[in-house]
Amino acid sequence: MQTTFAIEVDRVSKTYLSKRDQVEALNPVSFRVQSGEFVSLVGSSGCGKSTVLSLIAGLIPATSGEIRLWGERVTRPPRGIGYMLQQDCLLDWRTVKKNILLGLEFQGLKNRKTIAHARFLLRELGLAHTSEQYPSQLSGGMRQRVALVRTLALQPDILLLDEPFSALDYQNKLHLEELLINVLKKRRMTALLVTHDLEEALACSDRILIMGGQPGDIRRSLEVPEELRKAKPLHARGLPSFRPLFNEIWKEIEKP
Ligand SMILES: Nc1ncnc2c1ncn2[C@@H]1O[C@H](COP(=O)(O)OP(=O)(O)OP(=O)(O)O)[C@@H](O)[C@H]1O
Repeated sequence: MQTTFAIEVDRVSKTYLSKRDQVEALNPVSFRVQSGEFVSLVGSSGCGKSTVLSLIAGLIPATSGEIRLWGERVTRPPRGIGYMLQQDCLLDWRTVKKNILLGLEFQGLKNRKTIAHARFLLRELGLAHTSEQYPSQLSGGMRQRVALVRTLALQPDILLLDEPFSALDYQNKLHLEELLINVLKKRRMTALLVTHDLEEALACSDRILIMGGQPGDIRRSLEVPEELRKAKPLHARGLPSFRPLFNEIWKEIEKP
């Protein structure tokens, strides 16, 4: 039987064109992500990690090649995708509750059922008491949790995460990593995470794609061993296989 992958990136290249010049951002890259898999994209600055996410989200067109989600070719922003960035992008004049409902309003999905689900997520992520507060009254970690709830309220099948926790302190980062993994596993969601933090990639994902070069391409795909995948992010960092793998990825990224 043929497997339908959640994400298929098939010989995709990207050249950004402007009036004055052109930037070759991606050599043709190909990779696939299985349904329910959590894959991290790591690599040196400028190798095209965010470009890959924008292409998958249908925000920019590929120069060549094809992207398919559940077998369907991406030609514009598809439904069923959640996109979370480093900036929480919360609107300061709306309460937490109203910020969370914003995505549902935009997509015409706001109804009694989806509102109840958003309220459930607020409780699940420990934010119920903040629902009538404004973003300025929250800590950085809480704001990012609100952004996560807003994304999850759309009940996406695929979550695209571009450095979502990079502005957080270590403790908040670990806490959110754990929340995220629990939510993903519970809902069997597929996730693609761009991160500069190799520890985060190793502690959270099932597989790591190492990118490099400019224009960038994929140098290696590395399965995260089961002992790390089963552990909580904090504990994974202390396991015997963690450091050697960290060093191996680091060396690969450092290669010219
Ligand atoms: N809108 C754009 N117009 C022109 N060039 C762009 C645009 N966006 C990205 N680039 C260029 O494409 C290349 C890849 O950028 P991209 O942001 O995808 O890399 P990245 O690996 O995510 O980088 P970082 O880790 O620093 O965030 C870079 O050379 C960048 O300058």
